[in-house]
Amino acid sequence: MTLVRERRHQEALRLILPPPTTLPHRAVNPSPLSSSSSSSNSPGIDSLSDLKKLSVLGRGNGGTVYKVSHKQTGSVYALKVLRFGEDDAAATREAEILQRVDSEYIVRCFGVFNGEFPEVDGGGGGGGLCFVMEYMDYGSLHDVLRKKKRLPEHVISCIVRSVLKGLEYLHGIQVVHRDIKPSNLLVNLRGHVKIADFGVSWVVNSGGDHTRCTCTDGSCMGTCAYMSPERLDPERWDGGRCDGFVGDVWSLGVVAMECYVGRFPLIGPGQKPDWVTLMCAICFGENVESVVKMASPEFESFCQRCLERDWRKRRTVEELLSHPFVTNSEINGVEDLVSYIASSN
Ligand SMILES: Nc1ncnc2c1ncn2[C@@H]1O[C@H](COP(=O)(O)OP(=O)(O)OP(=O)(O)O)[C@@H](O)[C@H]1O
Repeated sequence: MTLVRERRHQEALRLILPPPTTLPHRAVNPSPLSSSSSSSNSPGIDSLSDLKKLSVLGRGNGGTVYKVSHKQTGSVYALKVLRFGEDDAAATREAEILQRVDSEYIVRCFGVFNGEFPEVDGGGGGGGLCFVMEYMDYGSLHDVLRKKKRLPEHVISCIVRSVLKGLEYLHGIQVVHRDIKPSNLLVNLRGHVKIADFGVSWVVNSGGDHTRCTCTDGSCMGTCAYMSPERLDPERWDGGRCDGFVGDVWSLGVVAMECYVGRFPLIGPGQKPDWVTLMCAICFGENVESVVKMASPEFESFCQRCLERDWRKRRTVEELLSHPFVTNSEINGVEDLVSYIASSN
Protein backbone atom coordinates (compact mmCIF):
# COMPACT_ATOMS: atom_id res chain seq x y z
CA MET A 1 0.00 0.00 0.00
CA THR A 2 1.57 3.24 -1.06
CA LEU A 3 1.66 6.42 0.99
CA VAL A 4 -0.46 8.12 -1.64
CA ARG A 5 -3.16 5.51 -1.35
CA GLU A 6 -2.99 5.69 2.46
CA ARG A 7 -3.51 9.45 2.37
CA ARG A 8 -6.44 9.08 -0.03
CA HIS A 9 -8.03 6.58 2.31
CA GLN A 10 -7.63 8.81 5.34
CA GLU A 11 -9.28 11.68 3.50
CA ALA A 12 -12.24 9.50 2.52
CA LEU A 13 -12.65 8.35 6.12
CA ARG A 14 -13.36 11.76 7.59
CA LEU A 15 -16.59 11.59 9.54
CA ILE A 16 -19.37 14.03 8.81
CA LEU A 17 -20.61 15.05 12.20
CA PRO A 18 -24.24 15.96 12.71
CA PRO A 19 -24.91 19.65 13.20
CA PRO A 20 -25.94 20.43 16.79
CA THR A 21 -29.68 20.22 17.17
CA THR A 22 -31.84 21.18 20.08
CA LEU A 23 -34.39 18.69 21.19
CA PRO A 24 -37.62 20.38 22.27
CA HIS A 25 -37.87 19.86 25.99
CA ARG A 26 -41.00 17.77 25.76
CA ALA A 27 -40.49 16.37 22.30
CA VAL A 28 -41.97 13.02 23.23
CA ASN A 29 -44.92 12.65 25.51
CA PRO A 30 -44.44 10.50 28.57
CA SER A 31 -46.86 7.92 27.25
CA PRO A 32 -46.53 4.64 25.40
CA LEU A 33 -45.96 4.94 21.67
CA SER A 34 -48.92 4.92 19.35
CA SER A 35 -47.67 1.98 17.26
CA SER A 36 -49.50 -1.33 17.51
CA SER A 37 -46.34 -2.84 18.96
CA SER A 38 -47.08 -1.05 22.17
CA SER A 39 -50.82 -1.52 22.19
CA SER A 40 -50.67 -5.30 21.71
CA ASN A 41 -48.54 -5.78 24.81
CA SER A 42 -49.12 -2.48 26.52
CA PRO A 43 -47.27 -2.52 29.82
CA GLY A 44 -49.27 0.44 31.21
CA ILE A 45 -46.23 2.48 32.13
CA ASP A 46 -47.39 6.05 32.73
CA SER A 47 -44.18 7.52 34.03
CA LEU A 48 -40.53 6.64 34.55
CA SER A 49 -41.17 6.56 38.28
CA ASP A 50 -43.25 3.40 37.65
CA LEU A 51 -39.96 1.61 36.93
CA LYS A 52 -37.44 0.16 39.36
CA LYS A 53 -33.79 -0.18 38.35
CA LEU A 54 -32.48 -3.75 38.65
CA SER A 55 -29.04 -3.58 36.99
CA VAL A 56 -27.01 -2.06 34.17
CA LEU A 57 -27.23 -4.15 30.98
CA GLY A 58 -24.71 -2.22 28.92
CA ARG A 59 -23.40 1.12 27.80
CA GLY A 60 -23.22 2.47 24.28
CA ASN A 61 -22.37 5.75 22.64
CA GLY A 62 -24.28 8.42 24.51
CA GLY A 63 -26.31 6.23 26.80
CA THR A 64 -26.84 3.40 29.23
CA VAL A 65 -29.23 0.47 29.11
CA TYR A 66 -30.78 -0.64 32.41
CA LYS A 67 -32.69 -3.75 33.33
CA VAL A 68 -35.82 -2.45 35.05
CA SER A 69 -39.04 -3.85 36.44
CA HIS A 70 -42.50 -2.35 36.51
CA LYS A 71 -43.21 -1.67 40.18
CA GLN A 72 -46.87 -2.76 39.98
CA THR A 73 -46.71 -5.76 37.66
CA GLY A 74 -43.11 -6.95 38.13
CA SER A 75 -42.69 -7.19 34.35
CA VAL A 76 -39.10 -6.76 33.24
CA TYR A 77 -37.95 -4.31 30.55
CA ALA A 78 -34.76 -2.80 29.21
CA LEU A 79 -34.64 0.98 29.67
CA LYS A 80 -32.28 2.77 27.31
CA VAL A 81 -31.42 6.26 28.53
CA LEU A 82 -29.79 8.56 25.98
CA ARG A 83 -28.42 11.62 27.78
CA PHE A 84 -29.28 15.02 26.29
CA GLY A 85 -26.34 16.76 24.73
CA GLU A 86 -24.54 13.58 23.61
CA ASP A 87 -26.14 13.16 20.19
CA ASP A 88 -29.65 14.58 20.29
CA ALA A 89 -30.16 14.08 16.56
CA ALA A 90 -29.49 10.34 16.88
CA ALA A 91 -31.80 10.08 19.88
CA THR A 92 -34.62 11.86 18.09
CA ARG A 93 -34.12 9.77 14.96
CA GLU A 94 -34.21 6.57 17.00
CA ALA A 95 -37.47 7.66 18.66
CA GLU A 96 -39.03 8.55 15.30
CA ILE A 97 -38.10 5.24 13.70
CA LEU A 98 -39.10 3.14 16.70
CA GLN A 99 -42.56 4.69 16.46
CA ARG A 100 -42.88 3.38 12.90
CA VAL A 101 -41.75 -0.19 13.38
CA ASP A 102 -43.85 -3.18 14.34
CA SER A 103 -42.17 -6.49 13.62
CA GLU A 104 -41.29 -9.61 15.54
CA TYR A 105 -37.76 -9.24 14.15
CA ILE A 106 -37.22 -5.77 15.62
CA VAL A 107 -36.83 -5.15 19.36
CA ARG A 108 -40.11 -3.73 20.62
CA CYS A 109 -40.32 -0.29 22.11
CA PHE A 110 -43.25 0.20 24.48
CA GLY A 111 -42.80 3.88 25.17
CA VAL A 112 -40.47 6.85 24.87
CA PHE A 113 -40.20 9.35 27.72
CA ASN A 114 -38.48 12.68 27.76
CA GLY A 115 -37.15 13.28 31.25
CA GLU A 116 -35.10 11.86 34.09
CA PHE A 117 -35.08 8.29 35.29
CA PRO A 118 -35.34 8.96 39.03
CA GLU A 119 -33.67 5.66 39.95
CA VAL A 120 -30.36 6.82 38.43
CA ASP A 121 -28.34 9.06 40.74
CA GLY A 122 -31.62 10.14 42.31
CA GLY A 123 -32.40 11.95 39.07
CA GLY A 124 -30.48 15.19 38.60
CA GLY A 125 -28.50 13.72 35.72
CA GLY A 126 -29.71 16.37 33.30
CA GLY A 127 -32.32 14.07 31.80
CA GLY A 128 -32.49 12.30 28.51
CA LEU A 129 -34.63 10.41 26.08
CA CYS A 130 -35.67 7.12 27.71
CA PHE A 131 -36.85 4.13 25.68
CA VAL A 132 -38.80 1.36 27.41
CA MET A 133 -37.76 -1.69 25.41
CA GLU A 134 -38.51 -5.37 25.31
CA TYR A 135 -35.95 -7.12 27.56
CA MET A 136 -33.74 -9.53 25.61
CA ASP A 137 -32.47 -12.08 28.13
CA TYR A 138 -29.25 -13.14 26.39
CA GLY A 139 -28.20 -9.56 25.59
CA SER A 140 -26.51 -8.96 22.30
CA LEU A 141 -24.90 -11.29 19.79
CA HIS A 142 -21.66 -9.59 20.84
CA ASP A 143 -22.25 -10.87 24.40
CA VAL A 144 -23.05 -14.35 23.02
CA LEU A 145 -19.86 -14.40 20.95
CA ARG A 146 -17.79 -13.29 23.93
CA LYS A 147 -19.06 -16.35 25.76
CA LYS A 148 -19.17 -18.93 22.96
CA LYS A 149 -16.30 -17.56 20.80
CA ARG A 150 -17.62 -19.20 17.61
CA LEU A 151 -20.98 -20.45 16.44
CA PRO A 152 -21.76 -23.50 14.28
CA GLU A 153 -23.15 -22.93 10.80
CA HIS A 154 -26.69 -24.10 11.54
CA VAL A 155 -26.92 -21.60 14.41
CA ILE A 156 -25.49 -18.84 12.20
CA SER A 157 -28.05 -19.76 9.55
CA CYS A 158 -30.84 -19.28 12.07
CA ILE A 159 -29.46 -15.90 13.19
CA VAL A 160 -28.95 -14.73 9.61
CA ARG A 161 -32.52 -15.68 8.66
CA SER A 162 -33.97 -13.61 11.51
CA VAL A 163 -31.81 -10.60 10.63
CA LEU A 164 -32.77 -10.90 6.96
CA LYS A 165 -36.46 -11.00 7.93
CA GLY A 166 -35.94 -7.89 10.06
CA LEU A 167 -34.13 -6.13 7.22
CA GLU A 168 -36.84 -7.19 4.76
CA TYR A 169 -39.37 -5.47 7.02
CA LEU A 170 -37.24 -2.35 7.53
CA HIS A 171 -36.37 -1.97 3.87
CA GLY A 172 -40.06 -2.46 3.05
CA ILE A 173 -40.85 0.68 5.08
CA GLN A 174 -37.86 2.47 3.50
CA VAL A 175 -35.62 2.35 6.56
CA VAL A 176 -31.93 1.57 6.09
CA HIS A 177 -30.48 0.45 9.43
CA ARG A 178 -26.83 1.37 8.70
CA ASP A 179 -25.36 -0.10 11.88
CA ILE A 180 -25.87 -3.86 11.70
CA LYS A 181 -23.24 -5.34 14.03
CA PRO A 182 -23.22 -7.97 16.79
CA SER A 183 -23.94 -5.50 19.62
CA ASN A 184 -27.09 -4.31 17.80
CA LEU A 185 -28.55 -7.82 17.37
CA LEU A 186 -30.28 -8.95 20.54
CA VAL A 187 -31.21 -12.48 21.58
CA ASN A 188 -33.91 -13.68 23.98
CA LEU A 189 -34.55 -16.92 25.87
CA ARG A 190 -36.79 -18.20 23.09
CA GLY A 191 -33.94 -17.92 20.59
CA HIS A 192 -35.43 -14.93 18.82
CA VAL A 193 -32.83 -12.65 17.29
CA LYS A 194 -33.98 -9.04 16.83
CA ILE A 195 -32.51 -5.88 15.37
CA ALA A 196 -32.03 -2.89 17.72
CA ASP A 197 -30.51 0.60 17.77
CA PHE A 198 -31.69 3.01 15.09
CA GLY A 199 -29.43 5.90 16.06
CA VAL A 200 -27.76 6.16 12.65
CA SER A 201 -30.59 4.82 10.48
CA TRP A 202 -31.87 6.56 7.38
CA VAL A 203 -35.29 6.89 5.80
CA VAL A 204 -35.03 6.62 2.03
CA ASN A 205 -37.03 8.99 -0.14
CA SER A 206 -37.82 8.55 -3.81
CA GLY A 207 -36.71 11.40 -6.00
CA GLY A 208 -35.60 12.01 -9.57
CA ASP A 209 -34.67 9.08 -11.74
CA HIS A 210 -33.34 6.91 -8.98
CA THR A 211 -34.05 6.40 -5.33
CA ARG A 212 -31.84 8.54 -3.17
CA CYS A 213 -30.93 8.20 0.42
CA THR A 214 -31.45 11.37 2.40
CA CYS A 215 -30.16 12.04 5.83
CA THR A 216 -32.18 14.90 7.22
CA ASP A 217 -29.55 16.18 9.63
CA GLY A 218 -26.38 15.33 7.71
CA SER A 219 -25.33 12.63 10.17
CA CYS A 220 -23.51 9.87 8.35
CA MET A 221 -22.02 7.90 11.17
CA GLY A 222 -22.07 4.21 12.02
CA THR A 223 -19.53 1.59 13.01
CA CYS A 224 -16.88 1.71 10.34
CA ALA A 225 -15.70 -1.88 10.83
CA TYR A 226 -19.03 -3.13 9.47
CA MET A 227 -19.42 -0.46 6.80
CA SER A 228 -19.57 -1.38 3.14
CA PRO A 229 -16.92 -0.23 0.62
CA GLU A 230 -19.32 2.26 -0.98
CA ARG A 231 -19.86 3.97 2.38
CA LEU A 232 -16.18 4.00 3.32
CA ASP A 233 -14.90 5.08 -0.08
CA PRO A 234 -17.88 6.47 -2.05
CA GLU A 235 -15.63 7.98 -4.70
CA ARG A 236 -14.10 4.67 -5.74
CA TRP A 237 -17.25 2.56 -5.35
CA ASP A 238 -19.79 5.04 -6.72
CA GLY A 239 -21.45 5.25 -3.32
CA GLY A 240 -23.32 8.42 -4.25
CA ARG A 241 -25.67 6.41 -6.47
CA CYS A 242 -26.34 3.66 -3.95
CA ASP A 243 -29.65 3.75 -2.06
CA GLY A 244 -28.03 2.22 1.02
CA PHE A 245 -30.09 -0.97 1.42
CA VAL A 246 -27.30 -3.27 0.23
CA GLY A 247 -24.99 -1.62 2.78
CA ASP A 248 -27.00 -3.50 5.44
CA VAL A 249 -26.39 -6.72 3.49
CA TRP A 250 -22.62 -6.14 3.56
CA SER A 251 -22.72 -5.62 7.34
CA LEU A 252 -24.74 -8.82 7.80
CA GLY A 253 -22.11 -10.72 5.78
CA VAL A 254 -19.38 -9.44 8.10
CA VAL A 255 -21.44 -10.47 11.15
CA ALA A 256 -22.03 -13.98 9.71
CA MET A 257 -18.29 -14.46 9.09
CA GLU A 258 -17.47 -13.10 12.56
CA CYS A 259 -19.78 -15.70 14.11
CA TYR A 260 -17.95 -18.39 12.13
CA VAL A 261 -14.31 -17.38 12.73
CA GLY A 262 -14.80 -16.04 16.26
CA ARG A 263 -13.18 -12.64 15.68
CA PHE A 264 -13.61 -9.65 13.42
CA PRO A 265 -13.03 -11.44 10.10
CA LEU A 266 -11.73 -8.81 7.71
CA ILE A 267 -8.35 -8.21 9.37
CA GLY A 268 -5.75 -10.61 10.77
CA PRO A 269 -5.91 -11.81 14.40
CA GLY A 270 -3.13 -9.49 15.62
CA GLN A 271 -3.94 -6.45 13.49
CA LYS A 272 -5.01 -3.18 15.10
CA PRO A 273 -8.43 -2.13 13.75
CA ASP A 274 -7.53 1.49 13.01
CA TRP A 275 -9.17 3.45 10.20
CA VAL A 276 -6.55 2.80 7.55
CA THR A 277 -6.26 -0.92 8.30
CA LEU A 278 -10.03 -1.32 8.17
CA MET A 279 -10.31 0.74 5.01
CA CYS A 280 -7.69 -1.35 3.23
CA ALA A 281 -9.27 -4.60 4.41
CA ILE A 282 -12.81 -3.60 3.45
CA CYS A 283 -12.00 -2.03 0.09
CA PHE A 284 -9.08 -4.20 -1.05
CA GLY A 285 -8.77 -7.11 1.41
CA GLU A 286 -8.69 -10.88 1.11
CA ASN A 287 -11.44 -12.81 -0.58
CA VAL A 288 -14.12 -14.51 1.47
CA GLU A 289 -12.97 -18.05 0.68
CA SER A 290 -9.61 -17.50 2.35
CA VAL A 291 -11.32 -16.36 5.56
CA VAL A 292 -14.06 -18.99 5.89
CA LYS A 293 -11.79 -21.95 5.20
CA MET A 294 -13.44 -25.34 5.78
CA ALA A 295 -16.93 -23.81 5.63
CA SER A 296 -19.72 -25.52 3.72
CA PRO A 297 -20.12 -24.39 0.07
CA GLU A 298 -23.51 -22.89 1.03
CA PHE A 299 -22.05 -20.73 3.78
CA GLU A 300 -19.11 -19.64 1.65
CA SER A 301 -21.45 -18.76 -1.20
CA PHE A 302 -23.76 -16.84 1.18
CA CYS A 303 -20.84 -14.76 2.51
CA GLN A 304 -19.60 -14.10 -1.01
CA ARG A 305 -23.03 -12.83 -2.07
CA CYS A 306 -23.14 -10.46 0.93
CA LEU A 307 -19.53 -9.30 0.66
CA GLU A 308 -19.48 -8.45 -3.01
CA ARG A 309 -17.49 -5.18 -3.07
CA ASP A 310 -19.38 -3.76 -6.04
CA TRP A 311 -22.76 -2.89 -4.50
CA ARG A 312 -24.52 -3.36 -7.86
CA LYS A 313 -23.55 -7.05 -7.85
CA ARG A 314 -24.30 -7.63 -4.17
CA ARG A 315 -27.44 -9.65 -3.48
CA THR A 316 -30.52 -8.00 -2.00
CA VAL A 317 -32.23 -9.11 1.18
CA GLU A 318 -35.05 -10.75 -0.83
CA GLU A 319 -32.56 -12.74 -2.91
CA LEU A 320 -30.65 -13.86 0.17
CA LEU A 321 -33.81 -15.07 1.88
CA SER A 322 -34.00 -17.74 -0.82
CA HIS A 323 -30.30 -18.63 -0.65
CA PRO A 324 -29.74 -22.32 0.26
CA PHE A 325 -27.74 -21.38 3.37
CA VAL A 326 -30.88 -19.68 4.68
CA THR A 327 -33.62 -21.94 3.28
CA ASN A 328 -31.80 -25.13 4.33
CA SER A 329 -31.56 -23.98 7.93
CA GLU A 330 -32.75 -26.81 10.12
CA ILE A 331 -36.35 -26.67 11.30
CA ASN A 332 -35.17 -26.93 14.88
CA GLY A 333 -32.61 -24.17 14.39
CA VAL A 334 -34.22 -21.87 16.95
CA GLU A 335 -34.22 -24.57 19.66
CA ASP A 336 -30.60 -25.35 18.76
CA LEU A 337 -29.73 -21.69 19.07
CA VAL A 338 -31.23 -21.56 22.56
CA SER A 339 -29.63 -24.78 23.79
CA TYR A 340 -26.30 -23.87 22.21
CA ILE A 341 -26.22 -20.44 23.85
CA ALA A 342 -27.43 -21.84 27.17
CA SER A 343 -24.83 -24.65 27.22
CA SER A 344 -21.82 -23.88 29.36
CA ASN A 345 -19.05 -24.45 26.80
N1 LIG B 1 -33.48 -4.56 24.90
C1 LIG B 1 -32.35 -5.00 25.47
N2 LIG B 1 -32.36 -6.11 26.25
C2 LIG B 1 -31.23 -6.57 26.83
N3 LIG B 1 -30.01 -5.99 26.69
C3 LIG B 1 -29.93 -4.87 25.95
C4 LIG B 1 -31.08 -4.32 25.30
N4 LIG B 1 -30.69 -3.22 24.60
C5 LIG B 1 -29.37 -3.10 24.80
N5 LIG B 1 -28.89 -4.08 25.61
C6 LIG B 1 -27.50 -4.27 26.06
O1 LIG B 1 -26.93 -2.99 26.26
C7 LIG B 1 -25.78 -2.83 25.41
C8 LIG B 1 -25.65 -1.38 25.00
O2 LIG B 1 -26.66 -1.09 24.04
P1 LIG B 1 -26.66 0.26 23.20
O3 LIG B 1 -27.71 0.12 22.15
O4 LIG B 1 -26.78 1.42 24.11
O5 LIG B 1 -25.21 0.38 22.63
P2 LIG B 1 -24.33 -0.52 21.64
O6 LIG B 1 -25.15 -0.92 20.45
O7 LIG B 1 -23.69 -1.65 22.41
O8 LIG B 1 -23.18 0.49 21.22
P3 LIG B 1 -23.26 1.75 20.27
O9 LIG B 1 -23.97 2.80 21.01
O10 LIG B 1 -21.84 2.05 20.06
O11 LIG B 1 -23.98 1.31 19.02
C9 LIG B 1 -25.99 -3.82 24.26
O12 LIG B 1 -24.78 -4.19 23.65
C10 LIG B 1 -26.68 -4.99 24.98
O13 LIG B 1 -25.70 -5.80 25.62
